[in-house]
Amino acid sequence: MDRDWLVFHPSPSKPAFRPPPGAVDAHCHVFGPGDVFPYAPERKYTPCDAPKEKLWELRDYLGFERNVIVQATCHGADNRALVDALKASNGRARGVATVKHDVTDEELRALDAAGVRGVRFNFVKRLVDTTPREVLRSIAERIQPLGWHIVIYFEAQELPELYDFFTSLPTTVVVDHMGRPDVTQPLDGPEFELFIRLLRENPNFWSKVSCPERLSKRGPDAYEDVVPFARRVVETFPDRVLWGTDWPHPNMKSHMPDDGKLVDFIPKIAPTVELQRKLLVDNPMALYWSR
Ligand SMILES: O=C(O)/C=C(\CC(=O)C(=O)O)C(=O)O
Repeated sequence: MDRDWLVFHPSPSKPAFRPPPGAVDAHCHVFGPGDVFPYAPERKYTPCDAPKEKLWELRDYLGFERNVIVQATCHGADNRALVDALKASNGRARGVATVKHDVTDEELRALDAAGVRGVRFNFVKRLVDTTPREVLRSIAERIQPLGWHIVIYFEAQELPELYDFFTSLPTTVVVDHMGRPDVTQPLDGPEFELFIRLLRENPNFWSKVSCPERLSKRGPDAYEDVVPFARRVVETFPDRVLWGTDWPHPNMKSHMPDDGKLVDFIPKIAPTVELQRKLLVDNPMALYWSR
């Protein structure tokens, strides 16, 4: 792994908040193990191994029942580690893959059979080289007939430039980590307003209200600066939000979050039992387990 890589928390605290029965951790990753599933040659980082068995352990410990595993860029478009985890999950994990435009129909069908329900388009420059939009559009058209959705990952300052491309996508679109807002800006300032508009004017858009540990400027003991942003999204679009741990927290440099504390963040952003059930059960089940 990279010399400055931070390994996931070895012994997270037991959260005080108990997720409702059937709760889904809808954003997490598996890495390797690298000697079985080698990392992609074009990767921008080399992580620690974070195998499926550790993810299942964490799921049970935190009180979740299911996972959505998102292909991370360190595995490129080689989805073998993801598929291996999905097949070993007894139906308790679904996946979001990365595919290239030359993926065959047979490959897509095999991914679908394994439990993949979407593809991820990553626009974060430190993570990937740019893929031309025509290529992304052709992938979108290929996966649409399968009923899959597209997960997009970008940083808030890129949204004005990407807005029209995003709204032209033909499927349900899920935004990672609320479009990574700068939480030092006002909640009703132009940057976050544009993101709210994206969801308000486009009913096919969903948002993950995840990653306070990446967005907070205050650090591990108080992700409070992220609360108003996440709460606004949850309360305004209660049927189109998802939550995830982001385990094993790739590329965290400031600190490694305690996963138990991340779970205790949930009632702050989804303050009622109904909002919690939608966020953790109804919404991810509708998007990932409808078949
Ligand atoms: O885990 C995340 O969602 C965020 C990542 C990693 C990532 O997206 C990737 O490697 O594909 C990040 O900000 O470094």
